[in-house]
Amino acid sequence: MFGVCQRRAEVPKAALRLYSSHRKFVTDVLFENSATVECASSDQATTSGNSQSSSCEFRKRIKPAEGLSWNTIDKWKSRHDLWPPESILKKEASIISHPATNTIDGKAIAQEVKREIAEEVGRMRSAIGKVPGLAVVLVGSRKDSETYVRSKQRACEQVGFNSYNVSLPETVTEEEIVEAVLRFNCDPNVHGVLVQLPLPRHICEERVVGSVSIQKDVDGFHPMNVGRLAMQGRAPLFVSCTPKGCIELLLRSGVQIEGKHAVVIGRSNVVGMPAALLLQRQNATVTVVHSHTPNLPELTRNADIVIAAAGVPYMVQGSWLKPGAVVIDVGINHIEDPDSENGYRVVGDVYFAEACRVASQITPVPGGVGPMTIAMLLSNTLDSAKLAYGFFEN
Ligand SMILES: Nc1nc2c(c(=O)[nH]1)N[C@@H](CN(C=O)c1ccc(C(=O)N[C@@H](CCC(=O)O)C(=O)O)cc1)CN2
Repeated sequence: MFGVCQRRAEVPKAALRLYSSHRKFVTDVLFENSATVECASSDQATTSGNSQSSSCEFRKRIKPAEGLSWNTIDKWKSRHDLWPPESILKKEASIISHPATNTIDGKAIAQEVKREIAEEVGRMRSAIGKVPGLAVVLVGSRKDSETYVRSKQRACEQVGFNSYNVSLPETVTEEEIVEAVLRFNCDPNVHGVLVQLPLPRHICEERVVGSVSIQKDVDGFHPMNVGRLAMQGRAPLFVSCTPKGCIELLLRSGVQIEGKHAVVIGRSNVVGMPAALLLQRQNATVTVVHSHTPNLPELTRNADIVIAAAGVPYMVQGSWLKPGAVVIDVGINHIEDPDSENGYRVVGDVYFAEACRVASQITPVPGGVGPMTIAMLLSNTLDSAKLAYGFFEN
């Protein structure tokens, strides 16, 4: 049985006029959502009066932070008060003039986690002649998804897992994706099953995610696992990898969470909401802020720990932080950069160059939370295999 299917709401294919100094971001989001974006010339501007050129050159794509749907990003678009000044988007402004010594090195910590997993896999192989298996279903040919799936395959090889991959065309039906998932659900050599997100628009993500066996839901996206995470006295079998990675980064960096005030920016199902629940489980007092929250900088200034998962490039500036706060940046936004090979560079939701002067510890983008997402996926898959084989070390 599958739950009621709620399809992603789509931005209507309407002509939209956007007026703001940051309309590049806004228009790009809508462009991705297949809305027809009409760029207004300055003499047409009626709202902010901040309008720039009428050309559509700026229609470059800015992708949302990982785990965030276009819909979620869309909700932030009207918060003109939260967009960083245009100058911040310029490359020179993002280069820090001193080495940031307070960086939490997500790449190094992910390597450490993978080393530990590889050792456990070695012991499992010696003891029972079995290793964990991870199955990934990829739909369509999004370049970023293909890259992440390749990274998952590579990570499996590094730690000694078996990996199983199915690639389905963009035009596949929901039924065919579910069939692929069900086959892996039944395969005893597979301990983790995931469908790479996002899915094409015609596919109901809720139904596909709900078809993954709860015992193999190493992404932790199944409503049963999410529900258990939200309940006192219940434990999910798996917690989604990005928020789990945030907590692991804090713990492995010696950050005390218990008794601290944490602010989570964003309330998405896959990052903001589970991150807030995990912080509460670590006995932090948690405030969740979102696109409808007034006085956002005032609230973040009260936080000992800030987790930024809004999908708005450079939103969190130095002045938003309490001196000594710990900052975890979940944002993975691609912004245009003519100097780079592919025309884009990856930036977070935090304006690192400023924030690193105020924070006591801070994650960079890239090289912060991102690598931990895959490390936590391996960790969940190992846990699943241990459960399946009843393999527990003393
Ligand atoms: N089924 C899932 N789909 C998606 C998930 C997920 O956890 N499960 N998360 C993201 C994509 N993702 C893994 O799948 C992922 C994203 C980013 C990184 C990463 O290491 N990022 C680098 C920067 C990458 C870049 O240059 O673009 C970093 O932050 O250093 C790893 C995994 C959405 N889909």
